Amino acid sequence: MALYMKAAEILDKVEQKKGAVKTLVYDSKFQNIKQLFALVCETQKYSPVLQEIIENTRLLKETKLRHNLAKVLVYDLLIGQGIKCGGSWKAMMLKHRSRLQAALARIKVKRKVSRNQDLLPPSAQHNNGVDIPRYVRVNTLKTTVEDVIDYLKREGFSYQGAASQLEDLCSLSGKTFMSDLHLQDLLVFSAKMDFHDHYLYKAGHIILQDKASCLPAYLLDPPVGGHVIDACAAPGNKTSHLAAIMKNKGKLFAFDIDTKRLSTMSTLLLRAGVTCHQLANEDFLKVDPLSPAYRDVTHILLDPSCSGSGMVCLHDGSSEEQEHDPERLKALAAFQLRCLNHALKFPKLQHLVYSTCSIHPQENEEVVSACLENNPDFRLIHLFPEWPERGRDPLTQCLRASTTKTFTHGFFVAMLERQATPNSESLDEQPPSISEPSAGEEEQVEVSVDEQFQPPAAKKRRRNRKKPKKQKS
Ligand SMILES: C[S@@+](CC[C@H](N)C(=O)[O-])C[C@H]1O[C@@H](n2cnc3c(N)ncnc32)[C@H](O)[C@@H]1O
Repeated sequence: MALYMKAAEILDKVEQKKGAVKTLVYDSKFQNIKQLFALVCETQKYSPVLQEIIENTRLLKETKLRHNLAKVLVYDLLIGQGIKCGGSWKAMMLKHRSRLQAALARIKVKRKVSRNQDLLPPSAQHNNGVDIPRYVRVNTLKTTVEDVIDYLKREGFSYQGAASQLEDLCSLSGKTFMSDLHLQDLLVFSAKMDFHDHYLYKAGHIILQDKASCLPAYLLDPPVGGHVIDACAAPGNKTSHLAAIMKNKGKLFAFDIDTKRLSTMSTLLLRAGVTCHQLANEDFLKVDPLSPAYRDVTHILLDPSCSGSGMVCLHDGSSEEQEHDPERLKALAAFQLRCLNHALKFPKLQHLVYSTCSIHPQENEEVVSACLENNPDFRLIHLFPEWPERGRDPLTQCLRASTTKTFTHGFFVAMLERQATPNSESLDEQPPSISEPSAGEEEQVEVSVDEQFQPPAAKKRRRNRKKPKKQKS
């Protein structure tokens, strides 16, 4: 019931212009953020149809449900996963099910369509009618790809082997699934598959993460035992991915300025069995690159706040306006550039991955170009040659992702490499940093350790598929 109540509450707040969907969902502290986000977005997408069904069946009068609560329940009953909660609402909705189904059928006949998605207004079809597959990253800190495949097969899923071309990823239906074409720890399911209530998800064995969002950690590929920074880390999917690649060895410094998001992150990392991290509620721009604490940092992942314009289910009117507001884009780009310039000040940094879930060049190629002008010691690495979508000319070393070309959310990734090796002796002479945490400041640093976590007998992570080579530009 909590899911539907929260979703309705967020829809109420969006109508009252109290914030954008994404922010309200993250701020809700709901346990299944992604499940809540998907339900809110989908309900918004189908809102005109749901409204029509509710009016035609006089559902509010008959049930005394609040308007947005009725919408989310009708969405899940007729279009979504089916009502998941038990209790009185389920019984109430089931009582009205045949009337509601008949109302939906009448709307389809009137509009001469057979599929629910054809009822969507063109503005809601960001992904040109292509459903993005459900991507599931296997958390190799807790299990192996083979074990997850076997577990799912025992549950009646049918494994199709590895995809041989990108289009295969969109061919899945029902309980069929396959291994991804590019990322070995990623399994791919039909768009309709929902794992939020699945044991493997609840136990942290699988992470529900879009394929594009797996690229930054995968491409950064920090060494086992290395010192790594995740600069804008919450809610932490990329952090847990980095930890998995590092096999939980070394140091993973994760910063975020937002206390609430950080607390969600702490829970998620605990569930994922991440132990090599140090979580800090800090403004990354105020972290001292010359602090002895970070003297061995060689890899940084920078995934700063962005417009979110690549996320396909942002149908919150206010956020769409915000996404295209030139002033907002300018401010975001300036912030992103400051973060990038700051990150490149860490003296032993070798590789940095910059990513956004934005489709705007202002937040992507333009930020990277400006940064390279400011930092001639760094150059771009030509990423993943076989990846089908490249950064906008001339930054074709970078990657882009989209619903139509890569069957993912819209995304951008760049990787910078230091050209000259820093002189480590001169670093030793650095005076102690004034921003080394004092006793009081240390209290802000929260370190979460999953004491129950027992490392699995991990099998070779990249046994079958070779990692694509990075080519210097
Ligand atoms: C795109 S989200 C990061 C998503 C995260 N990398 C993941 O994969 O789960 C951007 C994050 O940057 C944080 N942020 C914004 N400004 C920041 C700053 N100055 N210092 C640290 N974090 C910041 C936001 O609170 C937000 O959580």
